[in-house]
Amino acid sequence: MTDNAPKRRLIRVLDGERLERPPLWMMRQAGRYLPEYRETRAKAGSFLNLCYSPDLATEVTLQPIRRFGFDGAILFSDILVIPDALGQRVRFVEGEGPRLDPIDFDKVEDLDPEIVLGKLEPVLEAVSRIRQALPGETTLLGFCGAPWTVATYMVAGRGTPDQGPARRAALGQRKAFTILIDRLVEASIRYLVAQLRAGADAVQVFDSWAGALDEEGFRAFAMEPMRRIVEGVRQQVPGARIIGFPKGANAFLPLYVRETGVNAVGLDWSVPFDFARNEVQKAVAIQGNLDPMRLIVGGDALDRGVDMVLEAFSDGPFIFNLGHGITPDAPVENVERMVRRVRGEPV
Ligand SMILES: Cc1c2[nH]c(c1CCC(=O)O)Cc1[nH]c(c(CCC(=O)O)c1C)Cc1[nH]c(c(CCC(=O)O)c1C)Cc1[nH]c(c(C)c1CCC(=O)O)C2
Repeated sequence: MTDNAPKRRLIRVLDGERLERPPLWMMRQAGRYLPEYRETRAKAGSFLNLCYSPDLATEVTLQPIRRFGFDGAILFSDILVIPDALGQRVRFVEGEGPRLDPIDFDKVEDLDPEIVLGKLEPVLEAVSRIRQALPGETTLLGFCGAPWTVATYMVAGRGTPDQGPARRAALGQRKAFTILIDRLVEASIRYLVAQLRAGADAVQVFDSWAGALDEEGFRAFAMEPMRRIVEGVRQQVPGARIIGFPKGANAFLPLYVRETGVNAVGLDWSVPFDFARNEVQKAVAIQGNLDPMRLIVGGDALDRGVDMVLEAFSDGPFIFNLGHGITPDAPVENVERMVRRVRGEPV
């Protein structure tokens, strides 16, 4: 962007402005609910091959922008490329989700954050290609997983319903687990800085399982690592804009916002509107928080959901989004309906 180009809408909100019509994007906006994604995905072979092919990753990042003109494009990748780049091999099993090599807790000290950028070169190449291909007004968001959420997969070797294996390790093997989190903090800082230098305009850190921790755990393994990531990234990229998404953090949100220094916080749909407006939005921009189920059901349930979110947050800095990722079974027509309603266009 040249110096005299207008500031992008999403960036204005991250800087604390309130816009008449909120900027809009969706978590997991490039994905299986889109026929064009399924087509590119089939060509790629494995899911990680899609993530590591700059051409294909660029193509799927742009697909939802072409269709819906969202204000934000999110880099197409996955939070599990970090363990993969650290040498803990990751596979995605069709219909079952991710599988990781077992982790050896006696060797966590050997995990080397310095090697991740070598392996993630194709992702950084995708970032600069995407930035070049995007319309000037679209914000490019980079991302990574938060250390705690990435650790839940590294420890269990797969997704689990209650993050039991990681919670058990955090309490029972605290020393080794703390080293693992420290290594992930270092790797995340390097990776986010590299994305910002390659052309990302802002970054989001996904802590999808923050809500599984008790207060001590939340402070030690969700909040403090995020504070260090924000500080570490801004040391190298002064003024870097960073969005935190600590899903399930709920009543911890005001503390999280104060302690971490994020520019905005993503809210899931369990956060009450009044609480978020009074305790969170006075300090930082809010992003969220439509229940993705409303996109599946559509009709009146969707319209009411959109209206409630708009009504709740439009008086302050606000980015319209879902409370978590869109699911593969969401009809594209319902996304169109949501987009038109947020923009105040006739349905
Ligand atoms: C926990 C987590 C993961 N990945 C991610 C998270 C944090 C956010 C969240 O909680 O949703 C983040 C993620 N994953 C993906 C993106 C791409 C950008 C976007 O459009 O938002 C982002 C930001 C693509 C993806 N990541 C994955 C897919 C589907 C795989 C495919 O297309 O074959 C996509 C589009 C795979 C994935 N990746 C992960 C799982 C558990 C799975 C399997 C479950 C599933 O299939 O949905 C780990």
